[in-house]
Amino acid sequence: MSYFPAFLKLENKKILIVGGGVIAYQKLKHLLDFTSEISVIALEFSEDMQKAIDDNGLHFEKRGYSKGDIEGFAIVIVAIDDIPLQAEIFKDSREHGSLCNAVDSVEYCDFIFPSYLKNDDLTIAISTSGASPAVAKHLKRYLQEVIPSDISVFLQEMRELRETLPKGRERMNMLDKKAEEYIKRWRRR
Ligand SMILES: C[C@@]1(CC(=O)O)c2cc3[nH]c(cc4nc(cc5[nH]c(cc(n2)[C@H]1CCC(=O)O)[C@@](C)(CC(=O)O)[C@@H]5CCC(=O)O)C(CC(=O)O)=C4CCC(=O)O)c(CCC(=O)O)c3CC(=O)O
Ligand SMILES: NC(=O)C1=CN([C@@H]2O[C@H](COP(=O)(O)OP(=O)(O)OC[C@H]3O[C@@H](n4cnc5c(N)ncnc54)[C@H](O)[C@@H]3O)[C@@H](O)[C@H]2O)C=CC1
Repeated sequence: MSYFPAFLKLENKKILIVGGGVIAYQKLKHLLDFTSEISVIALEFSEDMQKAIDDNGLHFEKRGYSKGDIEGFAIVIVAIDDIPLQAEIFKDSREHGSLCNAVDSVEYCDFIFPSYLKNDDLTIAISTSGASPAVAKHLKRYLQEVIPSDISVFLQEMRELRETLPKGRERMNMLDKKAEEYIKRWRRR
């Protein structure tokens, strides 16, 4: 099964993370690059997790998950080591129309976390459709090395051109040519 790649706007979308261990922290760190509308429920929180919660002023509750906790959350991340409870939370997410990501079970995922790199306006996300998260991570590291660090400056220049020049064929051709030349210069470096 492959997944449709899309970039979600998280504004006004509340996210619930269930779990406070190693993997919950990994997912939280990634989410914090994009939003802080995040609440966390877990029986126990690791030190890293508690620090990230405090540093970002996130709402948290130290207790077990109970049915209905999902209400009002657009997205739920299930990062617990309890497979039957993962299935239950997935079922709750069907009732509440929330998108579910269960870190242990692809069958309970409406979406999966990609490996990604972010450099201002540039975001590159990589998925292996669950085949090998390790390959996704190492491919990202390789891309981090080969993508020029000045790409965000070039993107800013392109954004300004798009905002100042009138729409139309002439602008389209000019922007396309500039983009093509930038990539060619990079490949010659
Ligand atoms: C399906 C998915 C669901 C989801 O989590 O959304 C999922 C599931 C599982 N991961 C497992 C293992 C590992 N995951 C990582 C790392 C990452 N995992 C991420 C995503 C995803 N992991 C989604 C698919 C993404 C895709 O491939 O398209 C990344 C990319 C993004 C992120 O986590 O934010 C992040 C790299 C971040 C970065 O640095 O860029 C490593 C390596 C490491 O930790 O260094 C290992 C060990 C090596 C290995 O197994 O490959 C296990 C087995 C657990 C076990 O064996 O007990 C399961 C469950 C299963 O497969 O059943
Ligand atoms: N998707 C991924 O990238 C990966 C997923 N995993 C899987 O992720 C799962 C979690 O792993 P870790 O974070 O390392 O485990 P962990 O033991 O560090 O954390 C588990 C967390 O779940 C919480 N929890 C357990 N039952 C709960 C309940 N009823 N209500 C609320 N919270 C509850 C615990 O308090 C703890 O905070 C494991 O099953 C593991 O196989 C592991 C590696 C990578």
